[in-house]
Amino acid sequence: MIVAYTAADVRTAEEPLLAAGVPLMDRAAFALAGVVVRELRARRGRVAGSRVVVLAGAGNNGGDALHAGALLARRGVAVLAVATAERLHETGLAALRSAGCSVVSVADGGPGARVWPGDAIAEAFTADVVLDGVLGIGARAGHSAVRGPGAEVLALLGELVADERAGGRGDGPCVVAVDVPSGVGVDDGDVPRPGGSNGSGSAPAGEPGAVLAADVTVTFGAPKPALLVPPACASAGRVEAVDLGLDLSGARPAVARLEPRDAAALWPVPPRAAHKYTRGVVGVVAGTPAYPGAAVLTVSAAVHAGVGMVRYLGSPGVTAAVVSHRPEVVAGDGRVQAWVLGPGVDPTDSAQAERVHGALAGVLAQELPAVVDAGALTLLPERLAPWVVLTPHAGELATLLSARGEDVDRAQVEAEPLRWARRARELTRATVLLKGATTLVVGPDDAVYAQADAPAWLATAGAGDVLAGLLGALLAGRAQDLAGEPSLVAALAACASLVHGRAAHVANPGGPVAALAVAEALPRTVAQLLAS
Ligand SMILES: NC(=O)C1=CN([C@@H]2O[C@H](COP(=O)(O)OP(=O)(O)OC[C@H]3O[C@@H](n4cnc5c(N)ncnc54)[C@H](O)[C@@H]3O)[C@@H](O)[C@H]2O)[C@H](O)CC1
Ligand SMILES: [K+]
Repeated sequence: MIVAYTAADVRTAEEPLLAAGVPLMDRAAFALAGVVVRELRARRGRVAGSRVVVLAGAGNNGGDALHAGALLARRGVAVLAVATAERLHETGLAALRSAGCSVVSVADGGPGARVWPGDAIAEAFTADVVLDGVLGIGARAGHSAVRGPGAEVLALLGELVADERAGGRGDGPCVVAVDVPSGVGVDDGDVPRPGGSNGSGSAPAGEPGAVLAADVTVTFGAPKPALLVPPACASAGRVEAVDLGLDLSGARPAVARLEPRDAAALWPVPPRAAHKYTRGVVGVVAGTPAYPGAAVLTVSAAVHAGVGMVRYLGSPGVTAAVVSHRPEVVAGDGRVQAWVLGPGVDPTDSAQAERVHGALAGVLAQELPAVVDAGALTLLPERLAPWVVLTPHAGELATLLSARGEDVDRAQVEAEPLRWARRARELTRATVLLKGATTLVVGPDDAVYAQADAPAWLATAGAGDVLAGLLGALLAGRAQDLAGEPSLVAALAACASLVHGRAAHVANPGGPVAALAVAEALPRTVAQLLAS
């Protein structure tokens, strides 16, 4: 499991070490320089003779970058530091100068010659590596956007680099972010709005912000939430965490990301004496005559995920389609350990809406875990419970929140997904799984998971139905453990997201996938996870 800690927790953990004189910055800079050396070797086949531009802000983040620059210079790298502030970290600047490096400044009164931002950008764009040390965890929460001359350099260089990457020419620099890409909301993963004066706004998803997207982020002490949470995580590139020896045992992780071995540990593996009822029964209310396919996909995923039994509730026509595709399914009502409600359900179909309401009453009265998706998201009471997992995409979350008095649209959810997923949890008391390229899960006690396991090919019709069926199977399989452990629901939701993403890879590595193929890849995917 990868765990991220807030800026405040990392600072608190640094304090005793700094007070004891532990040279944390030297450790950070040494590790940072090591990553740059590896990148230079891999990309350019050499270290000495390469060119590195260090973008350095006023604080210790700039200090890390300057010290790393000095170490690189001693290995024959031509290092140019570009100051984005009037004053730079004192010992970092001294180290850089004594290693013979040049310093220029885009800030008035800064060290070295004053240069125009355009000249500094040209130097950076033609370098082999750019170190982004403008701003680290020192920005004020909610005001993370870089201010001053550094903002212009990062924004314009960011656009050039993005164009070059999109064109695939491969002649741009490798961008290494120091601790975090400068300007991201360190704790919330927000990305500042381009041109925003104080960083109070966020950039719409997909638009460039004043953030220089990194190829690699070298983060110190522990990963920060922005490196896992969208939209900022899209600017982090590969994340390399450097152990500084911080004791974070007293701090609560702010965000977690499950890895395959965590998913394997969470997966319900039947004991020898298992029978179908001990393995869990999933009840599915999905599909209407207009959307029968959603029902087939949902039950297929539940069956392939390895549940004891699937019960299906729907119209006779859809039931016939379901049973003809999945003969394992039992039609009609009966005792279940978990529900999946909503895929392909048209809320105006009164018979299906009534089944959803009936199931929900049992869910709340008997503490039965449930997945609520798609059409059923508009059929909910005001208050739910943590054992109910809502699985909206951004548009559905905006609708759900708007129905509860929040003034928010889809673009705002995409710009600040963690904030709005948290708000939905507060308002409904349910566990919220917000689907996206990085899926967020917010559960009891504000436990947050961020999973980025799926190929972009998985953005296809029916993929959500498969996730719902898969998660339903997982909840049914672990239903007995959920009673005493409400936080397990969020972990299982994150686990389902991981397995769903991996199943898409397994279904067709590197190429397009159909939702049903993802469901059919679940048995192999789970077997691989359990074997590894
Ligand atoms: N303490 C250590 O030995 C270690 C620190 N590490 C690195 O330090 C940074 C955090 O450093 P800090 O000095 O606290 O903050 P920053 O460098 O991120 O920036 C503060 C600096 O920037 C100015 N500033 C604040 N907000 C803005 C803004 N919105 N725009 C522009 N400039 C801004 C402010 O005036 C300050 O001067 C951490 O990220 C690590 O990289 C290492 O972990 C090693 C140990
Ligand atoms: K940085």
